[in-house]
Amino acid sequence: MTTTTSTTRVGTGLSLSGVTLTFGDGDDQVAALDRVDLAVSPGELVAIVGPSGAGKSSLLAVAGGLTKPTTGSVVVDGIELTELSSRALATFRREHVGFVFQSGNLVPALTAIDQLRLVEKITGRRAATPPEALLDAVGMAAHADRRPGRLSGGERQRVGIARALVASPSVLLVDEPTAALDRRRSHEIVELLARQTHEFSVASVMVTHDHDVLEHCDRVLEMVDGALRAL
Ligand SMILES: Nc1ncnc2c1ncn2[C@@H]1O[C@H](COP(=O)(O)OP(=O)(O)OP(=O)(O)O)[C@@H](O)[C@H]1O
Repeated sequence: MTTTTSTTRVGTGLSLSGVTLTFGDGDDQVAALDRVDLAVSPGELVAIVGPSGAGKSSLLAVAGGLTKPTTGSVVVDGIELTELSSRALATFRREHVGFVFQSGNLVPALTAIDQLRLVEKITGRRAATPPEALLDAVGMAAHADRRPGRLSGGERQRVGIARALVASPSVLLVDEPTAALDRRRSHEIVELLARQTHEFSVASVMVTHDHDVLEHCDRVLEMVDGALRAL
């Protein structure tokens, strides 16, 4: 039997200062991120828009400790990510960061509820809000026993959001959550993200091309050539 402990974390949000991410060298050098400063408070949903290649995915990767910036500081819950080893970063991500990807990225063989229970098993931690309650919160309680193949795109995305919240993350990083959805479902998903962000006091950053859903976000920033500015 796996021993699990239940914890509720009070996060202090996400802060990036002077973050630069450079790929290549010499004439081929690309600054994917150019002196980015960004502070996201617990309970705040920030949207990042901008053209293709502007650096939006790079920003999420650096904010979530998946990629080390070339220069600058990334702090989550008072922890400076740039000083952590790869191993410590992996643990940090499991405990502090929730990721939501375009298609939900669910495990095909698992039912909706088991997608969430798997996270508890991996982290060895019981969710502060039980998986059943999280599925209910995203309107998926009735489909708890369905596998992804029998869910619509919007439903998969809902399960993906619930799963990202299992570990009580301080930071939620969301990449194009509405890319595969029609207009109505897109609004529902981003409204849901905003609600969960506020309810669970998560510092959330969502990258999107969908200007239609920005009304649900607390703040909108634009990324152009690796630099962030208010829209
Ligand atoms: N591993 C890499 N090696 C070299 N260049 C890279 C790498 N990853 C990203 N880049 C470059 O960094 C810049 C920013 O890329 P990024 O994927 O962050 O943009 P994006 O805004 O997310 O784009 P999209 O909206 O198309 O997903 C681009 O010029 C891209 O070509």
